[in-house]
Parts: sequence; structure tokens; C-alpha cells
Amino acid sequence: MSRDDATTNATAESIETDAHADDADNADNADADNADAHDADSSLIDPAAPDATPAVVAARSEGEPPDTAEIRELAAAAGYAVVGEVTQRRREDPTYDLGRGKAEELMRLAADAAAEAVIYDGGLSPGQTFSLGDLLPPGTAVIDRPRLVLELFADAADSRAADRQLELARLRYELPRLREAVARDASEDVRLQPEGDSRVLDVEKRIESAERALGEIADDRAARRAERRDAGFDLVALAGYTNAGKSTLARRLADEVDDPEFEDEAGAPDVRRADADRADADEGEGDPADGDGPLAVADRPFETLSTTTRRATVGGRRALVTDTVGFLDGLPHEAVRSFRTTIDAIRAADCALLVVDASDEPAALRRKLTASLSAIEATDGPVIPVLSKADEVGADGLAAAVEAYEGAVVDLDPRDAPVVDALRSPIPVSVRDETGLADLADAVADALPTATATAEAPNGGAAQAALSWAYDRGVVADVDYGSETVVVELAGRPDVVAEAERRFADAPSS
Ligand SMILES: Nc1nc2c(ncn2[C@@H]2O[C@H](COP(=O)(O)OP(=O)(O)OP(=O)(O)O)[C@@H](O)[C@H]2O)c(=O)[nH]1
Ligand SMILES: [Mg+2]
Repeated sequence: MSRDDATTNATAESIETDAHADDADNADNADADNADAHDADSSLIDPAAPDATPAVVAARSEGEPPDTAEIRELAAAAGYAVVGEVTQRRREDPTYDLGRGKAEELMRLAADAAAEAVIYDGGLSPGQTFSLGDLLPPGTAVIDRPRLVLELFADAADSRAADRQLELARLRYELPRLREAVARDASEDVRLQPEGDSRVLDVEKRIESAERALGEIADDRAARRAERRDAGFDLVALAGYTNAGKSTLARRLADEVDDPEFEDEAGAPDVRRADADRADADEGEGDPADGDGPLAVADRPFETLSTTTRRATVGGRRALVTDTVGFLDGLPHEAVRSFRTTIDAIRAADCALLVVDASDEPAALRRKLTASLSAIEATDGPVIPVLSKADEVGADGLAAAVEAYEGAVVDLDPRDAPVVDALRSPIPVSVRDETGLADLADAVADALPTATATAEAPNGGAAQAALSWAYDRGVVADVDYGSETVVVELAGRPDVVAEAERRFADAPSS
């Protein structure tokens, strides 16, 4: 099915439904929500896209009324036409997540709308997934939020590492559901047991093998990072919620350098790429992207699924900027863990930019910021918050975004304290209007580890070799040639400056 069609056609009006807001406290009374089935909190809208899969969205929340805007967007991006919606405000029901009455209402709505899927805005336990499946018209797929995200990932995976990560996330998602399925069969046939079941064992084995393969990819990446650091590059990673503007910023920061080592080094063929011939020529490198492929930008979730690195000069420093996979609210920890190349790239960076979309409403901004924090909580290095798309909001909107941002940071769990300190004062940036970029470059240069030193060596071949080594790694701030000696001011990565000093100190007079 066409994603575009689904996107343009899934414009079903969201009808906020809070008919049961006040029975949240009576949530144990499963029938309390059964009284007025087909009331205002369900909507039935004709599917407009003939090739999109008709689906009903369901959402429950305990506090604020459910906001289905994001799940609808995700559903549309994954190729569903949302033809109806059921929402409820109450505590979780162990059987259906929704209360029984509301689940029955969902069942009727799905039948009336001939929905082929129910998209559930949240994670359902395996038991809840099966119970809902049993209740719904036969053949209706139950797709909870993590499963929907896996479908989106499957559409976008474009590299060996992304494929592996997707496979791992999928297997980890499937395993408990498979166990539940086997246990259900076992309750009817005592000879079946989940633990010894060959299908369960098979998935466990495939998880191990995917973890191993991903471990090897991660080791390669780490080795490549070490080499690049030795070569004098600072590693800057962009992190943040999906669609925040990370790739746009990475693209803007990247130098237009024609350096075969860093451009499309191992790119997969990609229709978005202008230079397709070159991609083919580079195929032999083995690892398509999660390397140095194109930085695709689009107004859709999970446009980027491969960490991608480009060379850049930021605040005068030679940097490698790594664009990463965006985060999303409501993903289970293990799904996030599967995106190891993203997590590793952010953790290992000398400086991480946390990109937060200034054009979001304050509530969404806070929610997305909190969801993105898992990406950066284990970083050792500094984190610079960036408020992206500043052009979309105007001065008042920007002030509101800064306020929402700072309010959210103050409310953060004190256990995140080291991160919280780093998160003050976001830098507003607009790539579209070219504003804030110089401030950002200055902040990055200030945040990167820097050493300075003065080295002196007798003039001659060895000193010239040391000088050329230091130039190659971008740590020469000034050179002063005397009649006998050369004096060099060094500034840059501490390890590189230390090595340059050693080389000058070792340079014999010729
Ligand atoms: N107005 C405006 N729009 C922007 C700006 N930066 C990015 N965008 C838009 O925001 C959308 C998402 O941008 P991306 O750079 O693809 O976002 P991302 O964070 O890489 O998204 P994923 O890869 O899907 O996680 C695109 O439509 C961009 O054109 C900006 O400075 N101003
Ligand atoms: Mg991106």
C-alpha cells in the first residue's frame, strides 16, 4: 500500500472522548464503562484510501484524556487508514487493558467499520493481546504501539545493522507472545510446555545469534570510532525524538567535502541518493551505512534507521557528526536496547546534541523530552540541548518552548542529576532560517575536551614530520619558525595534542 495515500487519507477527525473521565476511580467496576456503548467516545469514519488497511485506533490513559494524534500519525505512516477511534480514561484492566465494556464497544466498532486491524496506543501484555484478539471479529489484527513501530522500522530498514537491529527487536517482541500462545495451547493439551517447545527454543536461538551479529557490528563500529579519534576527530552525535530535525541539522553541520573516506563509504543503493553509481561502486565495502550514507530528511517518523556519520567542522574543530535513530514514547526498554548502534554512538560521543522540536505544544515537548532521555542518560560526555525548528514558532512561541523545556528538566528525576545539569539552557536553532547555528557551534567547541600546549623542536626533517602529523589531525594553532627551532602552539583533542607534543619532543636535530 502507498504510504503517501495512507498519510493523506487517514485524516479522520479525532474525537476526544472523555465520557468516563470521572469513573477512573471506579475502574474496577468493569461494567461502568459498558453503559453507553457507541456514545461520543467512538467515531466511525469511512475509509478514504482504498489501498490502505482500515484500522480502528484504541487508547487508554489514567491521567490526562488520551491524545491519539501521535498514534494516528504513526498508523498513517505505516499504511493504515484510521476509520474509527475508541478511547477511555481509567486504570488498566488486566484482561483487555481497556475495561470490558469499552473493549466490547471496540469490537462492535471494528465490525461496523470492517476494520482489519485494531491499533492500540500502548503496550499490551501477551495475555491482553490474545484476549482482545479473541473478542474482536475473526481475522482482526491486534497491533499495539511497539508492534506498529516494528512495522515502521521494517519499511525503513536500509542497512545491515538496521536489519539486524530490526530482527532482534522483532524477536524480542515475539518471544513472550509465543510463550503465551504455547501456554494457551498447553492448557488444553498437557503435553505442551512453553519451556521445551521447539518454536520457543528456535526464537531463543535466533535472538542469541542476532545479538552476536549485532555485537560484531558494534565492535567494528567501536574500532572505527577509535581510529577516527586517533585521526584527531571529535565525535558529535545527534539524539532526540523521531522527526525532531536531527538529520536536517546533521546535514547542515556536515561539510561539503569530497573525501572518499567519509562520503558514502559503504552506502546501500538508495533512491534518495543523487549519485547512484557511486553507491553501487561502494557496495563492496560490506556494511551499507550505519556508516556514511545519505542523510535523509522527511516529515515522517523513523525516516532515519541507520546511524550515519558525516565529516564536519564545528566551531573550528574537525568533527564527525553522527545522525541517529529517533526515540519514541512508549517503546519497551528491550526495543530501545535493540537499537544498539544508536545508543553506542550517543554514549561514545565526545558531545551529544539533544534535539528537541520547538514547534511542539508544551505538553508534547515535555513528553518527547522525557522519552528521549533514555538515549542520553548514560553518556559520559557533555549534552547540548537544541531547540530545533525555531522558525516555526516566533518569539512568543519560542519563549513558551524554552519555558516548557526548562520546566520539564526541573521536573526530571533527580537520579538523572548529572544529565539534568547538562540540560539547562537550550540553544534555539533554525536550519531553515539559518539562525542559532553559530551559537551552537560555539557551544560545541566549548563543550569538547580541549588541551593546549606549546612544543618546540630543532628545525629539520623530524620537526617537519611532526608538524605535518599535527596538521593532519587539526591541532596546529600557530607556528613560529626561528633560525634554529620551530615553536608550535597546539590546541585540540587532549590525546592528539599529547601525542603531538611527544613527537616534537622526540624530534632530533638534523
Ligand atoms: N521549519 C523547519 N522545519 C524543519 C527544520 N529542521 C527540520 N525540519 C523539518 O522537520 C521534519 C523532520 O526532519 P528530519 O531532519 O527528517 O528529522 P529527524 O529527527 O531526522 O527524524 P527521524 O529520522 O524520522 O527520527 C522535516 O520535514 C524537516 O524538513 C527547521 O529548522 N525548520
Ligand atoms: Mg533522521
